[in-house]
Amino acid sequence: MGNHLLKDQEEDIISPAREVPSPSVEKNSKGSSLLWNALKESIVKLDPRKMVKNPIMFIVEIGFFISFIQVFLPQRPGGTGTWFSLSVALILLFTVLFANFAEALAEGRGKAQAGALKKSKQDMIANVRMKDGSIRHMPSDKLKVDDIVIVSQGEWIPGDGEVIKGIASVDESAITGESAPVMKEAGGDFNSVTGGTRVVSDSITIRITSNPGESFLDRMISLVEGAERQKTPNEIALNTVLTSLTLIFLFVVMTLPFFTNYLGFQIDTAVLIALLVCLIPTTIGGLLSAIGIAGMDRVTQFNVLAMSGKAVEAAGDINTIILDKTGTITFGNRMASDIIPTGEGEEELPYWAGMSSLKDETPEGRSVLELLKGRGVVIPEVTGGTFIDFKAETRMSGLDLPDGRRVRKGAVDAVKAWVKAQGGSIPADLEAKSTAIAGEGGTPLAVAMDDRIYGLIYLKDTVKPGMKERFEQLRKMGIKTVMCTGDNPLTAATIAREAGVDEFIAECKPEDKIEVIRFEQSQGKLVAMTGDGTNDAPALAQADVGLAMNSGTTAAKEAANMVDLDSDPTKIIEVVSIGKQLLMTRGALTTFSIANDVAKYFAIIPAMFMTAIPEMEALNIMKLSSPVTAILSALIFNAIIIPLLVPLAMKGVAYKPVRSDILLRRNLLIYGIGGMLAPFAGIKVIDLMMSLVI
Ligand SMILES: Nc1ncnc2c1ncn2[C@@H]1O[C@H](COP(=O)(O)OP(=O)(O)OP(=O)(O)O)[C@@H](O)[C@H]1O
Ligand SMILES: [K+]
Ligand SMILES: [Mg+2]
Repeated sequence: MGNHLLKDQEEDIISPAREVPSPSVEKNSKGSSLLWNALKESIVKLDPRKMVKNPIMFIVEIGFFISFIQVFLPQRPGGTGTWFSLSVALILLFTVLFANFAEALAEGRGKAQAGALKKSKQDMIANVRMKDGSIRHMPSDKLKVDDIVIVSQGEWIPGDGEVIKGIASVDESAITGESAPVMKEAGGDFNSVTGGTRVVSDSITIRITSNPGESFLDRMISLVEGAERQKTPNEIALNTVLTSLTLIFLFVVMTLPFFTNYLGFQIDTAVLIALLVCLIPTTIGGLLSAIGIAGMDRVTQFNVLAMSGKAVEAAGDINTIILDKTGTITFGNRMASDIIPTGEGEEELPYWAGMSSLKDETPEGRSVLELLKGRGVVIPEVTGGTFIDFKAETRMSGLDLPDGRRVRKGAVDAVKAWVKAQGGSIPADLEAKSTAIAGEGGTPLAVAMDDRIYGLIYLKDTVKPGMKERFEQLRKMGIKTVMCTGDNPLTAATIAREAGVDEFIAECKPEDKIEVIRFEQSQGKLVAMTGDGTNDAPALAQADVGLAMNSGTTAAKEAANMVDLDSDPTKIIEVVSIGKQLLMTRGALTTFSIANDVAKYFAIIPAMFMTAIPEMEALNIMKLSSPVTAILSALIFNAIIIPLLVPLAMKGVAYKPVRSDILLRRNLLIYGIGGMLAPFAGIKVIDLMMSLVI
């Protein structure tokens, strides 16, 4: 009976009608609800316990409270009066609301996305294989590390894991948004599966690798939701500077009454508050967190998951990028295109080439069998014996036959060393023939049986189109590219030249990549690298920005601080651009904000003193209509500049790949001078409008 219930649920869960939520948020239909939610959020965020985390805006909020209280206090004869205090209070309230709105809007997209992801996390029933071999149905949230589950066609994968048996195509669109199914198979770099994805054909046995609440989907949800968002070191540093500046202004403004009292006139509290708010960097204070959130969000929209804002910022400061050759710079579908005998190997080469690839499940291995099949070569099945998997460390693969004979194919130097170790000799024409292949950018694989080399397999690969232009862009940004490949130096050199990378390292073992990264870091450089294999994991962890492919192994994904859901290694280039744009946006708006405040000073200071010291009129260079309108205009401008800059904060400033010092100069010019001039125009216009009304 109970079992029956489970069965029903199970059918319900795997019904194909279930809508697959896509992580990419629909643009327009959700647009208005995003705005509406942000508006509501900006009021919720007024809670002083929340506001205190943003000291600049907290001071503005306190300013609001004090000036609001002023409204109900007896007014000083000849002072600015009740209406002025009320106006100041209202403008300050809006200033805070605008800042909250900016942050809420930036957070909104992630929240909507998290909502969509949560849908794909709903409870599933897992078919758990017990120790005695029986199958038990269990809710997915009870699964623990090392549980073994079986997932068949049409069923949802109940948790993160590694395929330990079978091969299946899996629809990962719930996570990646990409509808084409991907192959997952036991062994190798494509064995990791993610909970919440669906098996569309065949059946696989999975070993669960994450405990409840710690899955990739869980992490992804809390990331896009911003629950885990921590301020980055850069952001904290900037915040500290801005807060210090604010405290200095607070001190200056609070001591001002002592001087004016001495001079024999009084300034109203509301005026002092207005002055303070105009001077402190409210614009950047209001937009800072929105800029950070939006930067991470841009990365997410690009289908890259950044584990921290720090990773995105680090991407913006990268000096060196380590890329591998096969699959990153080249298409990576390295296909056997020819076999070339060496020495006396003519007759036997096809047979041994086939034998060495019989159980080689890599694309290279399969392509050798394809080539031979096309040429009518028949390779007999072998029972017994030991298959030698390809390993990046040995750079060989092959087969130990039941009769004791051993067949290998692999990188030419590796096979040469293997043959020599058995006392064999190297065919005289091997060198010239492998050099010829490498000179064309191909990869030569030598084929050997015991102590004899029979010839070469020509693996062809092509450089992806547009690589030269991409590397050229990186060079303009001042970023060095280093290609690390397991391939031989000549092939590496040819591909490096064709693709236009700055440097290359050939015959690179996985541990060499770490060395390269450490070396660059020891020179004070920030290094990015992409990878997907378990053997890339240490290097991904060592790099300042490690971008793992979603198709890659769990180890790689856990070591990296970014995961590309589309598994496109060249995306590191865009991630760098987004990081740079984030840093630039923050810099530009900080410059703008501070320049702005300096300009406001000229509007508000003369106005403050004009009533008491008529000679101050000379300083009223902006010819504002009255002291009251001057102060209020400055304050209104100070408030509305925040929402006006929200689009820029969210979208980021325009970015072109040029050297950072040139960019810096240009931005200082635009945002510094722009920031100085904007308030003059803005305040003048608001003052004119007010003088018409009042
Ligand atoms: N299936 C295979 N069997 C035998 N040898 C192989 C096989 N695949 C590759 N090799 C050899 O091992 C070398 C290293 O392979 P590996 O995949 O680690 O590096 P790579 O693909 O050449 O370079 P990259 O690091 O750029 O991906 C290859 O250059 C090739 O000579
Ligand atoms: K300000
Ligand atoms: Mg490789």
